[in-house]
Amino acid sequence: MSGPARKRTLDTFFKPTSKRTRVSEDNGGSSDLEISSEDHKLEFTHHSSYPFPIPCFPYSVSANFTSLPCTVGKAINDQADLDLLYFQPYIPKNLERQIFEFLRRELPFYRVEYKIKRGGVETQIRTPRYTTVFGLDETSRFNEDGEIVDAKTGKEVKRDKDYTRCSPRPIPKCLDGLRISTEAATGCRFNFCLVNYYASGSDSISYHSDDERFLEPEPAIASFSLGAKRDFLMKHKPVIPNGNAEPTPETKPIKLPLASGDMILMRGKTQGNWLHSIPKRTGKNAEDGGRINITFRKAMVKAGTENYYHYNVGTGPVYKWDNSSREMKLLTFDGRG
Ligand SMILES: O=C(O)CCC(=O)C(=O)O
Ligand SMILES: [Fe+2]
Repeated sequence: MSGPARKRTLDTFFKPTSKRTRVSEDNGGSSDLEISSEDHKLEFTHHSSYPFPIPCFPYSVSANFTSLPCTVGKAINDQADLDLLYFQPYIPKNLERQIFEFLRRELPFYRVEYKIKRGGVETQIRTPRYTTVFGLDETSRFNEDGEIVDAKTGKEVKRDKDYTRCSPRPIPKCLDGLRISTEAATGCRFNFCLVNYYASGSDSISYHSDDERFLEPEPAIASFSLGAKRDFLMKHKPVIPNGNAEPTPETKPIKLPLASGDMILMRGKTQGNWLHSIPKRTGKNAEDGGRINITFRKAMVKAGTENYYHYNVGTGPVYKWDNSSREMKLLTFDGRG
């Protein structure tokens, strides 16, 4: 379903019949202005790796990006190895709702399954949420034609040699605006954008840390919340007593009820020493209308690109939001779900 030949077919199907004028090209995803019969102006990001073109925000939304964040970030660093910057919120009321509904409606999502081997036993894991990912590690970039080239030399990178297991996707304009704003607000650089959609309280992410070996040593990760409020839990990793080293001071777990528009930057020693999770919600809290999480990260090497696509796009079918049934629908070849 996600092979390049298949995508081209879908892309062709989705190509609008309206008049198209090229207006800009950046970040490897070409951007066209499409004028519909009603003379509504819609811009899209196109790329051969996308299952369908991804629209840009209407001007009424994107014009607000220059005034973000709408509050000052508050440092939370009162415990050992903890370094957070909490924007409560980063995106103001109403704008967060428009962004949530737009991204849920317009992005391709996946329900990734993969195998893990523990103690010689292979287990099939089903990711308990919808995921999608865009970006390319520091060794490469997309040129203006959307091709992957070496970041230093600008020479074409051979996909069959260097990115054998994935088709990297440029960050579409609708997410790139937020990435640029986040870089300005935090002083950090990001080349990857991961998106989670938690359709209900049954979707979750278990305790983990994002200190993957393909990131920088003390990675900064910016994490946005949109839609339903969900608890973000953090706890210190178990401390292994080390003979003559100073004992780590006692720490207590943290619960942040992340609301729509909030952003939390995790930086410094946080990923190396703390775990985080979004637990399931049950009972009357389960049908919460859905939540989107966006994280921006910086992958340094090609293995990072391969890893992120493997776990967030995978090889399964594409899902797209269906506004009439108000749920994610499997996308079939004609795009009608
Ligand atoms: O949904 C969230 O707030 C957390 C997501 C997360 O931890 C991750 O994608 O690594
Ligand atoms: Fe995480």
